[in-house]
Amino acid sequence: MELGWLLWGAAVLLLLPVLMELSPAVNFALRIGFYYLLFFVCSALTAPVCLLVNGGRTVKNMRIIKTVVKTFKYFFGLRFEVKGLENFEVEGPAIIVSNHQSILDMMGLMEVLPDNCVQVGKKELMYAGTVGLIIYLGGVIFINRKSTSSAKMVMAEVAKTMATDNVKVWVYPEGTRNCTGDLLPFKKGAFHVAVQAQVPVIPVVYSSFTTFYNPKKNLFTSGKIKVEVLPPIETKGLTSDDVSELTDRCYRTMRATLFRLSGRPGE
Ligand SMILES: CCCCCCCC/C=C\CCCCCCCC(=O)SCCNC(=O)CCNC(=O)[C@H](O)C(C)(C)COP(=O)(O)OP(=O)(O)OC[C@H]1O[C@@H](n2cnc3c(N)ncnc32)[C@H](O)[C@@H]1OP(=O)(O)O
Ligand SMILES: CCCCCCCC/C=C\CCCCCCCC(=O)OC[C@@H](O)COP(=O)(O)O
Repeated sequence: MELGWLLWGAAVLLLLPVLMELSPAVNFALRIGFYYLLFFVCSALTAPVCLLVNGGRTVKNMRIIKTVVKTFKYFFGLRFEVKGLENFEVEGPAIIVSNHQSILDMMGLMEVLPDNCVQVGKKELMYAGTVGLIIYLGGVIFINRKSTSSAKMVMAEVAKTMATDNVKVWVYPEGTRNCTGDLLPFKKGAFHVAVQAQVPVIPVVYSSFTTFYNPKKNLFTSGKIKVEVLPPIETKGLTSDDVSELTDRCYRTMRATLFRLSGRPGE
């Protein structure tokens, strides 16, 4: 019996490199599958720690989550080159906005996440198994993208409480993942919240993943991701009439930075 298992194990070990060589699809599936498995298992192991240490749903759990997720990059040969972290050092709350390319963004998010910062996420994530539990414990704000009115209500609540809770709120204004190397048009919710709460908007840009990650081409290799935290954009004195201009200004700045970081000629 043991001999059988031994032979089977040796065969898999010998075959794996061949399989991975032969088929990018296998390589991609193995790496992404391992990423999901890491999320799933680490969430299950970290949730009890969060409950023990912090007792329940609190942004303080993000410190624990961040410590764990920051180790994931080593499994995938990913490196981050970060600039501008000092721009997070604003007095009090702020709205942070960044581009969103893939579920790999969670590593980039945790690489630079400032203290006391929660994220806005689609409510479907609450049901993502153990990951749903851990992000709930971390204080993630869930919105229903399909119902603008309910999403607006949640965001209005955020604008009210972020000052008293002294939390920063991280929003992906594209509203969905987009791995094209460009930016989708920005949703305005993050900017309405910033103006309602009269807090600065801090743009964060991640260079394009297209050189090492493209699900359509089964590409997922190691790579370097440049991250730049841009200077805060003040909203003091702005009103909801200024939101469109604020959104456009932020979009243009982030798009120019994305092209610069990704070595793509600006348009
Ligand atoms: C331990 C190890 C384990 C590992 C596991 C741990 C993992 C890591 C841990 C933890 C991190 C987890 C993090 C998860 C992250 C997930 C990310 C996502 O899920 S991205 C999808 C959700 N995000 C969004 O959708 C963006 C925010 N969206 C918005 O802000 C939208 O604006 C929204 C939903 C509020 C409305 O969207 P609309 O599609 O209706 O489009 P619009 O153009 O923005 O709004 C329509 C009209 O409503 C007004 N409006 C929008 N928001 C408003 C507001 N708040 N107040 C007043 N008016 C508003 C606008 O001005 C516009 O009106 P006019 O065109 O100007 O006339
Ligand atoms: C043996 C493996 C078992 C797996 C069982 C399932 C347990 C769930 C495991 C991993 C879930 C990973 C989700 C982590 C959070 C990812 C955040 C994210 O990037 O979500 C996408 C969202 O921004 C936008 O969604 P769309 O682009 O609009 O769509």
